[in-house]
Amino acid sequence: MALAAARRLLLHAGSRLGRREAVDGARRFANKRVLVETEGPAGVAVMKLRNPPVNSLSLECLTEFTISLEKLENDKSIRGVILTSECPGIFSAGLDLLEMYGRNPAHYAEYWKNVQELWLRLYTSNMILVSAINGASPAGGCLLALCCDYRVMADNPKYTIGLNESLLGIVAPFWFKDMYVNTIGHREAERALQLGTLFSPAEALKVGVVDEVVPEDQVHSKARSVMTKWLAIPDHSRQLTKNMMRKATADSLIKQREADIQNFTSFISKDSIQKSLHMYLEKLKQKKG
Ligand SMILES: CCCCC/C=C\C/C=C\CC/C=C/CC(=O)SCCNC(=O)CCNC(=O)[C@H](O)C(C)(C)COP(=O)(O)OP(=O)(O)OC[C@H]1O[C@@H](n2cnc3c(N)ncnc32)[C@H](O)[C@@H]1OP(=O)(O)O
Repeated sequence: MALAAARRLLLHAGSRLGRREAVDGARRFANKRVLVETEGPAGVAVMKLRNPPVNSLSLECLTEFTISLEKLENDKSIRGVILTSECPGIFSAGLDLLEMYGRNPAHYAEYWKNVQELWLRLYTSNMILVSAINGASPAGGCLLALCCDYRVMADNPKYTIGLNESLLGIVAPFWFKDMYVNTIGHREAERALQLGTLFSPAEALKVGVVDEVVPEDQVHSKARSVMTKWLAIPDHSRQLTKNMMRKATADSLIKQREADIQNFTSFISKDSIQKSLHMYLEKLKQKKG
């Protein structure tokens, strides 16, 4: 209930801000953790995640992300979105581990429902989505990129991308797996999921996790030029084609959303899984020295 009220408030506040900040045909609206600007080619919005330090997808961040997407989807003048990050060196650290550790089952269920919601919106969006991956992109960060129609990644070997859940002692749910298989094929996905592989940009390009790798200072301009190419395709034929390619994968979650929430909640609540997450969080802390 509280979340629904927050959502209404944010939608309202966002539209007021959107009007107030209109300058020279460029518009922007912002929630705390997501900034949306319309600039560059007509009909294109740039959506920047800004949840420092690592753009982890906390419940608040997921909610703001979903709302921003909903607003863009409802704006008929917007045909494409470039998804990127405002946090230096990080695209997104994925799902927020603190939402999945040391909480109660009701919280896990609420969190997972919002993860599902964002994924369904992104994956089935009618808009053209291009990701400009300007930093590390593990697990849920990779998931965001995989939802896009085209992925451009910065050529910096420090940045890695992949579904690394198994390294955390957790398991990617079937819909993460399905999208990985759709993108890189069964054999590569099977290997990468079991090993929790985090690919360098060059490896990610080779296996097909990303479509293009460019020098870091060209990620945004390349994403824009890719967008221009995609905008040249009539919306109706592109959208019907996208729907034909993605519907079965989305439907398999839609058919069992409740069961998937139950599975997640009981899995993540297990002592052994909580212990694994604790160890992983400790490892992240120790890394700092
Ligand atoms: C058969 C039964 C099956 C049932 C299955 C049912 C359901 C499925 C069950 C579970 C699936 C759940 C799916 C999860 C997907 C995910 O996304 S999990 C998250 C995975 N993310 C990661 O592994 C990334 C971890 N982070 C990093 O590697 C690094 O932080 C970084 C992103 C590369 C950045 O490095 P950098 O050196 O710049 O920063 P720090 O490491 O110092 O981090 C700064 C600060 O941020 C904290 N932090 C980092 N990542 C996260 C995160 N994902 N969530 C929350 N907090 C994070 C880090 O701990 C530091 O905190 P501080 O010490 O307090 O400053």
